[in-house]
Amino acid sequence: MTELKYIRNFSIVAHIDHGKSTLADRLIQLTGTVAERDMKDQLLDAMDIERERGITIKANTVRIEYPAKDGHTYVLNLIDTPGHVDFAYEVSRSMKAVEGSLLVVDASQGVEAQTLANVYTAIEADHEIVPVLNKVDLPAAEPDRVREQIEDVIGIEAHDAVEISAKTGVGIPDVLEAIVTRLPPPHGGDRDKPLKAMLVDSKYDQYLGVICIVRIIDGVLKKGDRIRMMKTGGTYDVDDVGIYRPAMTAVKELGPGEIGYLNASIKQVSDTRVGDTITTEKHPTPEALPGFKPSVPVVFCGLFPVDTNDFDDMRDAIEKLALNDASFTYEMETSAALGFGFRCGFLGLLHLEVIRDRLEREYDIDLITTAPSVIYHIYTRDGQMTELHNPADFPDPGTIDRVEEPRIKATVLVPDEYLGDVLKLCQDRRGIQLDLTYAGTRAMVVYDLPLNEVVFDFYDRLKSVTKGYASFDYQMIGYRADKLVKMQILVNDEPVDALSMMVHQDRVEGRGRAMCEKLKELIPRHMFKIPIQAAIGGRVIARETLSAMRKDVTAKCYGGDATRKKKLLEKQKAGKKKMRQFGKVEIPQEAFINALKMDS
Ligand SMILES: Nc1nc2c(ncn2[C@@H]2O[C@H](COP(=O)(O)OP(=O)(O)OP(=O)(O)O)[C@@H](O)[C@H]2O)c(=O)[nH]1
Repeated sequence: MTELKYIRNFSIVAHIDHGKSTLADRLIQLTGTVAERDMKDQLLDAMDIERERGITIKANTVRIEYPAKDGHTYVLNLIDTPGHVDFAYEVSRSMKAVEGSLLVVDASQGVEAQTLANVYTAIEADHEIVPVLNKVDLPAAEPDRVREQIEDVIGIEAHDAVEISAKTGVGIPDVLEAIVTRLPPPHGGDRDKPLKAMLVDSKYDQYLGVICIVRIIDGVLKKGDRIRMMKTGGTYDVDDVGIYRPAMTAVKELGPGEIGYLNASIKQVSDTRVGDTITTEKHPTPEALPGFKPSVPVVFCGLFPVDTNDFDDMRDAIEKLALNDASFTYEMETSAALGFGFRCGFLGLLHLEVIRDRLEREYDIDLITTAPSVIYHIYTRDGQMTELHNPADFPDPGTIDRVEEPRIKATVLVPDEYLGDVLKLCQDRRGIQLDLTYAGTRAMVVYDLPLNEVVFDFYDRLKSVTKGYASFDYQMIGYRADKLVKMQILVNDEPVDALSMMVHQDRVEGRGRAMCEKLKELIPRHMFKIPIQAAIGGRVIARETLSAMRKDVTAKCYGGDATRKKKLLEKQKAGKKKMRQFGKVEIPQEAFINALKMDS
């Protein structure tokens, strides 16, 4: 039990890649929280995929002990937050559990779109903020310019920003000292009051069941307590309480201001509502904390096993993943072309990719991903509204009054030499410009864009037209009606539902032609001619023909070498596994996603 004045709870906010995880590693290392030999890079990024992609997905927490210059040892609780836009909800969630933030800005890059988005979330949560300029070891670092930029663009004091290199370790002791001297201790907190704790996050552990990360506001949480979740009403006996250092370490109790975990044999993550208030059955607190907004999926797609025999394994895998990730939704779906699969909802495209990768990699299932789609609101002439999650279910156009689509407010920060390309990209995606301002040589553009035009490949395009210099952030702003129709793709005269998509009426021809041309490249030749068509209702708007060819990979083996021939045939068979049969045509898995990537 630590006195409140010796506790500091904080998070690190940054744009992606500005060095948040590396800084967290250094703080842990310098305070000897982990023995030197156990130190791996990016300790907090536990999952393999996080490690490989270098991104942080799940918020994590760690407790550090720091003997400060004033002679006292402080307990520092760090909540690590994800940096990517899809996971913005997690950022705002964990912010509410701490009192301060380190704002990390890469001194060679400066302020980016997510720097702004994340620091505003911190400001909204009433955080004290310490700016940290990272990567000062790089020759391109310009700490003075970035300091000015922080003041101009964000509007916070930055003259005493700490200059560091999380890579070499320079300046890390100054960061620790700044945490202690410039961030406030937990506000209030009374040990003698009934337990009031915030459920900050929860995750599923194969052996322990659900683990809850909690921040104690008042009272004390101990092993053996019978707790109640005030919103869901569930009651549980606490088996264990502890802290992450970063390994799980049991402690006798958690007191006011402290952050740690509890384990109470809770079966599913969905039984724990993040933002819920935890209290005890015996002496409940009279008032709950204001809860957090639940996260809602915004992008949907179908996931089907390439091999229909994998369906049961896939269901198991999806159920397990959902246990661990309450923001991911799924329901069973059947498709004439693809058989049994699932319609899944995600927070964004990155979230979709992460889940798909995990299914393929951790559970070894080859998947077909259908066109990602947003949720459309379909108003029929009789005044009813239905949500359309899957373009394949689009109703008879004769019954429809109007179709509304979700729109976003997108903020892009970009060096002004690329501004023209960014404006063109946003314009091509049916964007409406809302604002354009300059901060030094960087422009900040704000657009109102249809989410549908962003889900496929907007980030990729933005990165490529700006050579990686643009940054991007968005928020949903609501629904608006537009002229939207369903475009179908027919391969060898068979409609392929998985390639159906919603398109703006003014763009159907261009989009249809591009799809047919792409598919012509992506579908291998067969022994017969294959027409590829795009159609709206019964009207064909574009058509390509894939000419016939006999594909015989063994032809070049001059007959003699039998092992080589066998190897080639095996290779061809393996290649086939990733294909699906549509009527008489085999379509490779990549075609489903690649066909949807647009060139502008
Ligand atoms: N030269 C230099 N590189 C650094 C420094 N700090 C971090 N990096 C590198 O910058 C890259 C991004 O660092 P991360 O710590 O993964 O960035 P992050 O902000 O945690 O990224 P997410 O977790 O994906 O949000 C990595 O390749 C680091 O090695 C630094 O001080 N100097």
